[in-house]
Amino acid sequence: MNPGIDHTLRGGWTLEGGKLPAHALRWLRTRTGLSEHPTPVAPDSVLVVPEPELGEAARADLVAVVGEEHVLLDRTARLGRAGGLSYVDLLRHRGCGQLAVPDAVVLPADPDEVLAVLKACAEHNVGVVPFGGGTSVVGGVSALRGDKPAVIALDLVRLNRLVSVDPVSRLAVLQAGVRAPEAERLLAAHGFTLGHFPQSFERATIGGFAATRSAGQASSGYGRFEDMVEGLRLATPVGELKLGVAPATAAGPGLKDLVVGSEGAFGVISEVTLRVRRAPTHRRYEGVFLDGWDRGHEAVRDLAQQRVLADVTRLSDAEETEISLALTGGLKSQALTGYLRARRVTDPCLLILGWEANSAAELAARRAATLRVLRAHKPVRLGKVLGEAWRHGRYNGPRQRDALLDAGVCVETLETATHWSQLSTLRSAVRGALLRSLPGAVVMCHVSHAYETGASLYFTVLVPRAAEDPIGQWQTAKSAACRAIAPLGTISHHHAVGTDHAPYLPGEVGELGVRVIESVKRELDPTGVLNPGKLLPVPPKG
Ligand SMILES: Cc1cc2nc3c(=O)[nH]c(=O)nc-3n(C[C@H](O)[C@H](O)[C@H](O)COP(=O)(O)OP(=O)(O)OC[C@H]3O[C@@H](n4cnc5c(N)ncnc54)[C@H](O)[C@@H]3O)c2cc1C
Repeated sequence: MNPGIDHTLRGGWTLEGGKLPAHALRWLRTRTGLSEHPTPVAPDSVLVVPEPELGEAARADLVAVVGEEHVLLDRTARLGRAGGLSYVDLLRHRGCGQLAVPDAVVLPADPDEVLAVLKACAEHNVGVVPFGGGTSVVGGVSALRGDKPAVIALDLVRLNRLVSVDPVSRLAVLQAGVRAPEAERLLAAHGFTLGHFPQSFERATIGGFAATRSAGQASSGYGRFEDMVEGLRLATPVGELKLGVAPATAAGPGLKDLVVGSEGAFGVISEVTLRVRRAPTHRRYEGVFLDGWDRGHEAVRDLAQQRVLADVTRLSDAEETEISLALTGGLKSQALTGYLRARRVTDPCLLILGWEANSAAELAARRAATLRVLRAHKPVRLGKVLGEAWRHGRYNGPRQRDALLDAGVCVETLETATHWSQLSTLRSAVRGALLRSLPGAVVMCHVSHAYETGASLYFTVLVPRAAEDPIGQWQTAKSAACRAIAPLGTISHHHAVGTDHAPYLPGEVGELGVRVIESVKRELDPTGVLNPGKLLPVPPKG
């Protein structure tokens, strides 16, 4: 089994929970009017878990494939795979609203068992939710039944092997259930890294990354996860699809791209062949301040278009800069603000730049190229302190979120991307929609994935949680934000579609685009057992 945080832990990121310093809580109370309203994780015993409805014949066939001990019907196992880790999922595990709990958890050992489980489920008309790290924030692992009498969570935790490494071609084959830290550990033994470091790094899996087109914090240097996928194996109820024989191909349309991002609706990814890089020997992370959002995003555009982006390039708007300094800094942040004012930076936007290289010379050359282009945008460079602080705290977000939830805060994120010419319009539209829905909220934004033609926008919202209907409070705001995004950008740059964004997919790819997706699903999953209600809002007609 994978080491690290127990992947069945729901209701929070870690068992220990997070901690907010007293000055951060004071700041939040002043800024948002937050009062004392703690909501600790409810004990699992108060949660409503219906009796499993998996029929005896289906259970017997699943047991025949994976063994008795790998078909789990007990309450704890099922609750541990009931939903993902969005704010709303966490609230549900804290006793608000209703949980969708799978009827059973099935744990196959290898790609052949995955295939056999899918065949058995199709035969018995049982829904299947592929479950990797369970970190979906868009309802991707919600145990919805659709029109099926029962649904299982197909947990890939036992597919935890590095299958092979080809050091000459720089390729590694990893099973789908390998979690990111374990993947890095296995690859490091061969001198390689994947370079995929999303904020969910500690819990998410290789299969989940591929299924959702994930993007890590160092995507400017290492690329998005889809750029790393050379090939894969997809188990479906009608057989196995094996893709990826060459680094590039003109053999028809890209079937690999149909599988990457298919969110468990076309099949279960059992193995992924990945492009790996030599593990870096030299790193440097720095903090730079730019004056105002416009100057900041123009600087990032310039870096992208002149192809000198640092591997990590992350620009916070003034709100996010102010809040991250206030939540971490105390007195030091006041001194910093004074210094920036003296340097005529009135609206400071923090830009984190991180370079990773295999020699001091390579690092120096790449850093110099980035800083040369940046000079035109009048940066105030503050050296390594803020960059290193960011690097050390890069996985703290989810722990902080636990602490904010405990303190009674509605805290959630959402993301999108668009072309440079629309970026500021989109940012204003989403901010406006969120602030109209949640008056008095703190809405912060950053760019963390930049391309020559555009960039992502990632929003974080903090507001006192509504006591009466906390789920409705967020869902109303999220719908308003999605409606603001739809005409200007993509409904998701990296969190995927799941259930939450499914209603917006036709707006993005058109009715014809949806019919293409439906027809692929019908071919690979003729009885519609795979991940009911995800990606496509309603199952396609037979
Ligand atoms: C705190 C937090 C921070 C996050 N930060 C980032 C980030 O920086 N970048 C980013 O891209 N995402 C981020 N996410 C979203 C999430 O981590 C990603 O979507 C991740 O790729 C999901 O991986 P997982 O293994 O947890 O997949 P799961 O959550 O288990 O599944 C996600 C979807 O993929 C399907 N699926 C899972 N495994 C397979 C498989 N083997 N075959 C077929 N389908 C499968 C599931 O059914 C589901 O629809 C974050 C989430 C959280 C909670």
